[in-house]
Amino acid sequence: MLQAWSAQRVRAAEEALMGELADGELMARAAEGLAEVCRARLTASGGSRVVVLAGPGNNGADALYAAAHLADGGSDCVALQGGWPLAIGDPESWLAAGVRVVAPDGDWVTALADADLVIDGVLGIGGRPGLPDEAVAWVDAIPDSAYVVSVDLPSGQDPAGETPSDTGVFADETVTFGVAKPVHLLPATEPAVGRLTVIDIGLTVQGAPDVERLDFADVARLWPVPTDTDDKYSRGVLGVVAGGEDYSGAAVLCCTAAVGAGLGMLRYVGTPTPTGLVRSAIPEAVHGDGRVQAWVVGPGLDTGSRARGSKAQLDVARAALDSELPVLVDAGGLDLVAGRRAGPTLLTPHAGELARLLTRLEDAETTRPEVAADPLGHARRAADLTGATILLKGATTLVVPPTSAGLAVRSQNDAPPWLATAGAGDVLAGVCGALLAAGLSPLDAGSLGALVHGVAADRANPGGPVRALAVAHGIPETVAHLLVR
Ligand SMILES: NC(=O)C1=CN([C@@H]2O[C@H](COP(=O)(O)OP(=O)(O)OC[C@H]3O[C@@H](n4cnc5c(N)ncnc54)[C@H](OP(=O)(O)O)[C@@H]3O)[C@@H](O)[C@H]2O)[C@@H](O)CC1
Ligand SMILES: Nc1ncnc2c1ncn2[C@@H]1O[C@H](COP(=O)(O)OP(=O)(O)O)[C@@H](O)[C@H]1O
Ligand SMILES: [K+]
Repeated sequence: MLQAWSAQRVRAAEEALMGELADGELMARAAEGLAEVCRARLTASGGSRVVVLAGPGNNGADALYAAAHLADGGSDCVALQGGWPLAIGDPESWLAAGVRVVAPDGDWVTALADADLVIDGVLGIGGRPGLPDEAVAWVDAIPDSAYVVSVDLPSGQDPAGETPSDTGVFADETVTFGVAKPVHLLPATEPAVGRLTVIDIGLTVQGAPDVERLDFADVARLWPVPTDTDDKYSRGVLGVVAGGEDYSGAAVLCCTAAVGAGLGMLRYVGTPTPTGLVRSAIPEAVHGDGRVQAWVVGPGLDTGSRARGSKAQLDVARAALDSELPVLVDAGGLDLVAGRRAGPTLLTPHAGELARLLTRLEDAETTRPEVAADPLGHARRAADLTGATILLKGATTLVVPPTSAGLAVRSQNDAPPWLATAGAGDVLAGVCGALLAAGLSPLDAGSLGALVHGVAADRANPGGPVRALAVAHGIPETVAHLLVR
């Protein structure tokens, strides 16, 4: 599991560690690790010209010390200086190693145009939103051919990872120190991070992390694997209330994924058309209301429908929400969420559905762009309003428990962009629902489900287009693959 701590908590840990070490030792470790990564990338590309974007703080000093190592090793290193002194650390040592400093009025344009590798040391965890003017011009002038390594985080991006910025650096790789920070894992800023490399500098942070990301080893740790003593009921029965006369296919996608994830048994509750489809696609499904360990309510559900069978289906959906059982609520089912319910609850909106849910619950408009501008803040607001865990779907999927639970937010980024296709959400609901039925918490079910769903999308057709049904069919093989790794 990859874990991230806030900048504030990293600083506290850093100060404690610095108290035990010689002056400058921590920065020296960071710079050595950074230089090692840059050296490897230069060797791989055959390049040798390095340009440092040197900011006013310790982030700039890290980059300059790393450049001194690279210059020692024979690279051609140039540091661009803005309208601030390069006073942190020991400037004489960089100059002695052969790092050439280009002043703000010097020819930094040519230096950048020739760069094979750019080290972005403008701002780190001490950065306020936005870049200094000089740095805006530098970033605009970075050639596409240069490999951009950001020090600690892409400068100009929000260290807390809450709000996106178009003007910050978008790195090919980010080299961070000790532990990851929220900026590296959260959806608003992760697209700017590129490949993430964490350098060990001997730093550990006490207490629960702020953000976590499950990896493949966590699948083996958390996935409900049946044993000899299990039977279909002990493994978990999932009830699915999904599909209507308009979106009938959602029921097939959700149920296919749910049985593929390894359920003891599936119960399906639908209107006539999707019921017929489920009968032929999933002969193992049992039809109608009955005893279950968890419910999925909502994929393809039309709560306003007057079609035959709709009222009876809606009655089961409402009874599920009124029960104390674990419930996953998706798509149309979100319109039935009225506030807190008694049992464990996982809501799985995309950004538009989250905006609609908040608008209804708060009786004040929230728009989809507002959710996109602060995904974590809005997911957290919905979690605190409903007491539910919110799984906010997207390229990076967030799973956010209510603040009162005191748990880390999970953030998964396992899917190829090809997964942005109709019906993919119905498949996710089926996988997560199966995990709820097996007894996992909404946080584990949501994050583990998102991981497996994303990997299944990739494995269904690596590097190419996928359709939702192929992802659903690929779930059993993906689970087996992840369990035997
Ligand atoms: N944590 C660790 O374990 C380790 C941390 N290390 C390194 O330390 C880095 C943090 O260093 P840091 O505290 O000096 O902050 P950093 O981001 O360099 O910038 C602060 C300076 O920038 C300025 N400034 C800020 N925003 C601005 C803006 N928008 N536009 C213009 N100016 C702006 C700000 O000005 P002021 O606020 O004073 O006005 C101040 O002068 C960290 O990211 C990592 O690289 C490693 O060396 C060792 C291990
Ligand atoms: N750019 C993207 N990259 C990777 N996965 C994505 C991207 N956009 C969306 N997804 C994933 O695709 C699925 C889409 O779900 P959803 O929007 O509910 O679709 P539908 O309602 O049609 O089933 C979610 O799991 C989401 O996380
Ligand atoms: K940086």
